[in-house]
Amino acid sequence: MQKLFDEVASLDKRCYDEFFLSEDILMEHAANGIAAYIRNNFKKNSKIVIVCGSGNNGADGIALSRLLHADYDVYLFYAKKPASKMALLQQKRALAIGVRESAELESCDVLVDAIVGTGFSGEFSKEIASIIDEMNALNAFKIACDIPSGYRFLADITLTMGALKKSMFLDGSKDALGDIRVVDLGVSRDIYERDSNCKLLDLDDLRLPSRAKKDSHKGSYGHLAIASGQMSGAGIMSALSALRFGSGLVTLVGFEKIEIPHTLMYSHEVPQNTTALALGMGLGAEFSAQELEKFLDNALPLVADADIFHMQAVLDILKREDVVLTPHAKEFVSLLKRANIADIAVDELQKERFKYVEMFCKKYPHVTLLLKGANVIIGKDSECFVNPHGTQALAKGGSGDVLSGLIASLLSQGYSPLDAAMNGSLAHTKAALHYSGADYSLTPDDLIEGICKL
Ligand SMILES: NC(=O)C1=CN([C@@H]2O[C@H](COP(=O)(O)OP(=O)(O)OC[C@H]3O[C@@H](n4cnc5c(N)ncnc54)[C@H](O)[C@@H]3O)[C@@H](O)[C@H]2O)[C@@H](O)CC1
Ligand SMILES: Nc1ncnc2c1ncn2[C@@H]1O[C@H](COP(=O)(O)OP(=O)(O)O)[C@@H](O)[C@H]1O
Ligand SMILES: [K+]
Repeated sequence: MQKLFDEVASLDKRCYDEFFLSEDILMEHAANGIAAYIRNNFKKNSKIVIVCGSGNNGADGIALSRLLHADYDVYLFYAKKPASKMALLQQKRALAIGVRESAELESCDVLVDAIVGTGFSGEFSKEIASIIDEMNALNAFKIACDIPSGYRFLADITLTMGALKKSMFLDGSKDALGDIRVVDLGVSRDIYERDSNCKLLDLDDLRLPSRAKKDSHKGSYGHLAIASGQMSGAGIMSALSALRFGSGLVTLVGFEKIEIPHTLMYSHEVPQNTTALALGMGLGAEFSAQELEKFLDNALPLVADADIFHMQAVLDILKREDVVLTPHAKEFVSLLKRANIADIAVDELQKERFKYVEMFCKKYPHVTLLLKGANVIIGKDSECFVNPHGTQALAKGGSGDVLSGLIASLLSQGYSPLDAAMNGSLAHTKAALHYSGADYSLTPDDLIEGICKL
């Protein structure tokens, strides 16, 4: 698992204070990292345009021009004139060896975005915004230096300095980054980084349910009870996912007469030997307050999803010990309001997803929260994990029902809530990645099928 950081300025500072490196040395390594990538991937004399801003991100770009100048056809274009001490020094060095500055954005083979990095604040002026849009329209290979400027530049690859930043894993950043590589800044990444309570999940972290024990029976693998709601298809999809992911028995609990697949069971109450519960998917108005109370009158581990976040009953659920909540952005906003944490719009949440997950987990440290989205954030107490492996193929009704079924299945098989959330989410995204059809065509049934071959 790679570490994620809120900011890296303190990591840079540690390099100066504790490792006796200078800003110049760090910057030379930053520029060298990009130069090495270009040398490895583009033949000599290719045309490289580096678009620079006024700060040290721009300075990285200007240093890069110096490193490539002899072997490539390099031009600097300033979106904003050099202003920081390092940018001015790098400009002096570059001009001294004859690097060319261009007054307009020219077509090229490789386009490097060094307008702004971590120092971006506020909004772009119209002029800079239109420069970035023009850059995006160029038919060149696009490299972002450190981070794509304002996440408006759309990179083919982001060569990020020192360590991964949390802002790179906001949903709104996902289209801008392209591939991601970390460039070392004069010390190896292990030394540069400190501990972090936020980590990026690898697909290889997935720990599948074990069926190693021969002397076992269906009761050995848990019994999941799922509240079957008004939109009964949602509960059925969760239930089929759970069965596929290893639960020994899966029962839908409800009050309507509905058609269910023959592999599932149906009951009006939570069966005796139940080991985990799932509630909320397609719930609608199916359960009365008393019926809900009865369903929850136990200490079983629970996955809570969907409609429950709009109901007062969610506050009782927050009191339980072993619980995983799986809201999407809109549901999380409703939960934050009900829990008296914040009254915000979805847009505000999307800009500060990490902050609000942290606020929630601080107030409810015993609860595991999985915030769905293009990048899934899983929070528990002071820890957080990001699953960036989902794709837009998952953007379809029912994908979330499959996810809650997978997590509930692992809970029923004895995983801790945090392990169930992490592994359920990884299995969900891995199943989507393995799907061989077109991305628009993935259905919940395909996802469930995909669980067979993880
Ligand atoms: N500090 C260090 O030791 C290192 C810094 N490095 C580079 O330095 C960058 C950070 O440098 P800075 O802290 O100077 O910040 P940036 O260069 O990312 O951004 C600040 C500059 O951008 C301008 N700016 C901010 N918001 C703007 C907006 N809305 N529109 C237009 N211009 C805007 C500011 O006027 C300022 O000049 C990193 O992203 C990285 O690329 C690397 O060289 C590695 C080492
Ligand atoms: N663009 C996307 N990229 C990655 N994952 C996505 C994307 N869109 C949706 N997902 C995932 O698909 C699931 C959708 O869940 P949800 O919105 O609750 O759907 P539903 O309620 O219809 O089942 C979540 O796990 C979410 O993270
Ligand atoms: K940049």
